[in-house]
Amino acid sequence: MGRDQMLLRSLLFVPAANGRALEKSDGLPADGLIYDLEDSVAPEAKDEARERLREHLGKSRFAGIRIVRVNPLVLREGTEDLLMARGAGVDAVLLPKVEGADALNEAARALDEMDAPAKLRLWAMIETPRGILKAEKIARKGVRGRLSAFVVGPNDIRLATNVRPGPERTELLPWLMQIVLAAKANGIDVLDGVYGDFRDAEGFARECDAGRRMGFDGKTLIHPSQIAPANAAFGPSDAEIAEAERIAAAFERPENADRGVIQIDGRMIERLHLTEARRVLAQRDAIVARSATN
Ligand SMILES: CC(C)(COP(=O)(O)OP(=O)(O)OC[C@H]1O[C@@H](n2cnc3c(N)ncnc32)[C@H](O)[C@@H]1OP(=O)(O)O)[C@@H](O)C(=O)NCCC(=O)NCCSC(=O)C[C@H](O)C(=O)O
Ligand SMILES: [Mg+2]
Repeated sequence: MGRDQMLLRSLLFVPAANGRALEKSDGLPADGLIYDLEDSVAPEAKDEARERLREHLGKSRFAGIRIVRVNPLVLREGTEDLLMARGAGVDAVLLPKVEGADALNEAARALDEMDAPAKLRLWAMIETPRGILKAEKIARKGVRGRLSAFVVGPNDIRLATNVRPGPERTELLPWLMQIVLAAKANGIDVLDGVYGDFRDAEGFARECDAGRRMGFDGKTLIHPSQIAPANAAFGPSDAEIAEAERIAAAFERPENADRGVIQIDGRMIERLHLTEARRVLAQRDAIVARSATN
C-alpha cells in the first residue's frame, strides 16, 4: 500500500503490560495500534511485558498497522524490544525521545544486522526540546534509512519545558508546526500527540479538528473511546468527497483533457487540485476497505 493509501487517522497506544487491553485491542477499529513497552510499563515489568507482547503478536488478528514502541536502545531492554519487534513481523518500530539522526542510524543498522525486511519502518517520537530543534535534520537524515513518521509527545514536552498548554495549545503551536514542516519537507508522515483527558469528548474533538487543520496525518490515542472521533476528524467529510468527485469528473471531460486550469462554480481549479482530489478518493477507498475487515 502506497503512502497516500495508508490510513493513519487513529493510532491507539496499548500498554503491553496490560493483558486485558492487549486482548481487547485486537477487535478495535483503529487504523493502527502502538504496543507500548516504554512509558506505560514500570521498569521492573519490562521483561514480562515484552514476553506478553511477543505471545500476543504471535496470535494477533488485528487488521490495521502494528507498531511497537521500544525502550531507548542504549538500554538492554531497548535492544531486546527491537529483536522481539523484528521477529514478530510488525510494520514499524517507534523510537522514544529521538534527539538526533544518530539514534535512527543506530536503530537502522541494528535492524539491518538482524536482516529485517526493508518494509519494517522506523518511527520517531519528537518530544524533547532538542528533538524539536533538530526535527528537520532528523527527518532529512532519517529518510535515507528507514524513517517514515514522526509522532509528537506532548507529555514529555511538558515535562522537559514546563510549558502548560491551554485548551487551544497556543503555547505549543510554533513547535508543533515546526515538527509538521520538518516531516512534510522530507515526505514522511506526522502524527499528533495524545490527549490525556479521555472522558472529555468535546475537548478531544476540538483538538482533533485543530490537528487536522495543522496538517497532521492522524492522532495518537490512549483510550478506545477516542478511535471513532479521530477516524471522523482525520478522514474526508462527505462534502470533501463530493467535491473531490466533481473535480475528478470535470477533468475527465474531453473538453478539459488538455487544460491545466478550469473553473467550477466560479472557483479556479488547477491540476494540483486534481492531485488533492485523487488523494481524498484514495483515502475514501482505503477507509471502505478497512471497514470491511472489522
Ligand atoms: C488511561 C487508562 C489507564 C484507562 O484505563 P481503564 O481504567 O481500564 O479505562 P476504562 O475502564 O474506561 O476502559 C474501558 C475498556 O477499554 C479497555 N482499554 C482502555 N484503554 C485501552 C487501551 N489503550 N487499549 C486497549 N484497551 C483499552 C479497558 O481494558 C476496558 O476494557 P473492558 O475491561 O473490556 O471494559 C488506559 O486507557 C490506558 O492504559 N491507556 C494507554 C496508556 C498508555 O499506553 N500510555 C503510554 C502512551 S502515551 C505517551 O506516552 C505519549 C508520549 O510519549 C508523550 O510523551 O506524550
Ligand atoms: Mg513520551
